Amino acid sequence: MDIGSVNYLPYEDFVDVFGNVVEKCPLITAAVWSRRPFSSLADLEASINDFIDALSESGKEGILRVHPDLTGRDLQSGTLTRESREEQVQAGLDTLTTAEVSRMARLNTEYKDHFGFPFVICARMNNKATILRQLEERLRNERTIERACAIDEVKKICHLRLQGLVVPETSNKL
Ligand SMILES: NC(=O)NC1=NC(=O)NC1=O
Repeated sequence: MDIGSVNYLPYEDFVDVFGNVVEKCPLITAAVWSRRPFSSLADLEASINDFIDALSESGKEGILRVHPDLTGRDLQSGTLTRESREEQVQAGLDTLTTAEVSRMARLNTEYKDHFGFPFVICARMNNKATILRQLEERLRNERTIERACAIDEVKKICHLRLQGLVVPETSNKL
């Protein structure tokens, strides 16, 4: 689908197609529908990012709180969204050793107890080694810094999900 077709979608179809570009946050998609027509894929992405940036601290933390843990119970129980499962598998998180699974679980719990939201990282731009390293390093961040870092990861996940849904414009300038 190209951006021209996107602009003609009624809001039901727009939310149906783009409702999970921010994990489990179709409200964001439903809200930015009002900002059409989008001049480009980048314009649509900027509208989503602007909506996120305008949220209060608790609003941003709400986005983080609906993210599934990496290799948490959702991956084991198969209750992840399709996008999330594909991303976690692509980063090799379905091939962790027992020791790695328990280390991730321990660090995820420590992180959530400390910040009150789960550790979020763009799995497709990482692998299990860098994810584990980031989890350990970011645990030491000051809260405001870490919230901003996690929201940046949400935007990276959204960017890649959008890339998979909308054909970027080919420059038709000769
Ligand atoms: N807690 C997370 O980081 N979750 C995720 N990262 C991704 O890239 N996809 C997810 O579902």
